[in-house]
Amino acid sequence: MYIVFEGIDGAGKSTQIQLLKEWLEDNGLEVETMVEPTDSEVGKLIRKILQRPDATTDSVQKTLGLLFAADRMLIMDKLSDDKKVIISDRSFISSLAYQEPADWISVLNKYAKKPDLLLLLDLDVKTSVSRTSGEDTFENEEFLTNVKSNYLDLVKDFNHEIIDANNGINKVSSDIKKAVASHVGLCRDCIL
Ligand SMILES: Nc1ncnc2c1ncn2[C@@H]1O[C@H](COP(=O)(O)OP(=O)(O)OP(=O)(O)O)[C@@H](O)[C@H]1O
Ligand SMILES: Cc1cn([C@H]2C[C@H](O)[C@@H](COP(=O)(O)O)O2)c(=O)[nH]c1=O
Repeated sequence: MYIVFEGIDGAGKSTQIQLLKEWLEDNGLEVETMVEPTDSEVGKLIRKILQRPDATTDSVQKTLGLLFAADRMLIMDKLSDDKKVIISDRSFISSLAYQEPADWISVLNKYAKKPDLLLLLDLDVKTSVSRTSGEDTFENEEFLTNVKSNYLDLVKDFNHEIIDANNGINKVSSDIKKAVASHVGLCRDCIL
């Protein structure tokens, strides 16, 4: 089972992945978490580029599209372990939302694994910016407004749930557990 968390910066992905992992493990399931970009040499280069003032320009965005695709290919084999629940903080769907043009990004990620379940944490853009450090050039209202719009368009192509990430942590966690329960054989109605 490959579950992917997506959403704009500061949406609560890391927070919610940890809560979901604990809940699934408490219910006897084996869980492994992944994150993109990874901590590989490619991932480290990506994080440097994300802080460049020209990160949102067409040429740098095309470079990032290539680097993100290469970075995720390094972990592709790990995503297909059917004996456990793989929960990833981001995926190639982030590339479709953050980088453009989508047709080229789709070609670059032709061999990327598609999630069994995509959870989009949908957050107000102003709240997103208020929660982030501003170190990454992407972390601005204009850019993230477009990313949010892209996400809401492209999730329709996947088995997905849209989670209102503007709620408190516990409410968001409860909504996520209810969305996941039936996919992993757990009782949805048992969740408060
Ligand atoms: N539902 C929530 N309500 C209020 N604050 C939250 C909520 N969820 C997360 N936060 C806070 O928002 C910040 C970002 O959370 P988190 O790191 O989980 O988001 P993220 O989506 O992983 O961010 P990024 O994509 O930038 O890595 C943290 O300070 C976290 O404590
Ligand atoms: C996988 C991926 C990520 N990004 C962007 C999204 C964020 O602004 C940064 C770093 O991610 P984090 O969750 O804040 O650690 O990278 C992207 O533009 N394209 C991608 O494919």
